[in-house]
Amino acid sequence: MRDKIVAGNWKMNNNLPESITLLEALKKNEMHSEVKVMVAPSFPLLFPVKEMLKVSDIEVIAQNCNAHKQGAHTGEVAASMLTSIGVKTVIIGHSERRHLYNESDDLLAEKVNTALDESMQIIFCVGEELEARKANRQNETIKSQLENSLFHLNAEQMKKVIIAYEPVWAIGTGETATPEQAQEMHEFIRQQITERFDADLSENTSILYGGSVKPNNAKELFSKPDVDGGLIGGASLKADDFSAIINAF
Ligand SMILES: O=C[C@H](O)COP(=O)(O)O
Repeated sequence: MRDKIVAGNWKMNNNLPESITLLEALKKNEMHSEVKVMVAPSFPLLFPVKEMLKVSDIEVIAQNCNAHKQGAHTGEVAASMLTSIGVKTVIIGHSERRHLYNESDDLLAEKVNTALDESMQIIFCVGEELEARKANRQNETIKSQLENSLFHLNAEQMKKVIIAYEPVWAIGTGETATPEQAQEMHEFIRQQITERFDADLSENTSILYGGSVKPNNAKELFSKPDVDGGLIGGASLKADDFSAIINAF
């Protein structure tokens, strides 16, 4: 049985006082006990947020890591630094990293390797831009993202990977993929994993949907058989909205 996961990606939001306020509010809310909940603050907040969530079941995860193990990379953060403070999961390949910071499939494959060398779990993001969707090229886009950055892994390594399908046209735009579109893409992704690895691994891989998930659309999205949860941006910044999404399962 694969995990149900709701992960809040705070992106470059929430300073320390804002994080404290959000977490205080979040801790007061009831949350679905069968859902794994994660939050991804920015790097300087990882440690304090972990401290604040010490007695809760919420996992604190990182938004990114560098492809190199260590060295002269001013301003960058190594996977081993994350694990040294107890962060065990990292998001790799978010569309904002791909598009705003020109992260290529090859670089993302290197980051995946480095994170796995540190025994980290990875939330690997894939997603097509609007242009590709309009030209009905969403499947080939996702297939090449998977092939170029993930399918060099062996099955043991792939077990550490969670996929997040995030159509770029739905991120922060208020425009969500319909539950049917999400299901279709998640099914396609699962099928690719089956073909490359096997049905067992594919059935056990959680595939999250991301892109304008809100309390009013989460239930329908999560009701689809291949949608195992969400990677939530904007709505994860409000405790009640984030809790409502977690409880939409
Ligand atoms: O990582 C989260 C996604 O980019 C979705 O962001 P959003 O919920 O603000 O659309």
